[in-house]
Amino acid sequence: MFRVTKEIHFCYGHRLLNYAGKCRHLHGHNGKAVITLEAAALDELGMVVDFSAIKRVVGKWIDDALDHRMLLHQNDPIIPEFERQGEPFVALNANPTAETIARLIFERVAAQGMPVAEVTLWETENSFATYRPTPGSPDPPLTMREVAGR
Ligand SMILES: Nc1nc2c(c(=O)[nH]1)N=C([C@H](O)[C@H](O)COP(=O)(O)OP(=O)(O)OP(=O)(O)O)CN2
Repeated sequence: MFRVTKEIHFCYGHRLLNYAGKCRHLHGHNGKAVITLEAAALDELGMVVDFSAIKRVVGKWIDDALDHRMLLHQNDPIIPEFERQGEPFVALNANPTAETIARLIFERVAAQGMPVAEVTLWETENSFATYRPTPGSPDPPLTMREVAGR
């Protein structure tokens, strides 16, 4: 088995709903997504997937959809104010934790047809979460609504 890993840096804001600590307040992170792809055999170039292709496909999506965005729970009461002010945001049907963001990126990479094994999201220099699906035990659907703002 071969594995390749690409790191993609991006900034995001969020807050956690129903959370007792400081992360219940709006705040931001310089995050890092660590995307690992795997394959039993290499392609004709001797690669799992070209690092450049990962950057082009996944990096572009992260740049367009997540970078400099507020990632919010869809029930976050701040959403009407963001809409009123024309601020862009992303609404998820789950708390925007590092675990959820890792899964969001994993599912996007998988949807692009890439052989993703796992995604780790570094939220701070000291805290990270990793997602990989449990075989035969699907997670409840994770939905994402992007609001572009004006
Ligand atoms: N399992 C999780 N726990 C926490 C998450 C998370 O996404 N998954 N998120 C938060 C906060 O959003 C935020 O990351 C703050 O975390 P915390 O470690 O408390 O923040 P620090 O600034 O103290 O981080 P250091 O890097 O250790 O300085 C909370 N928990």
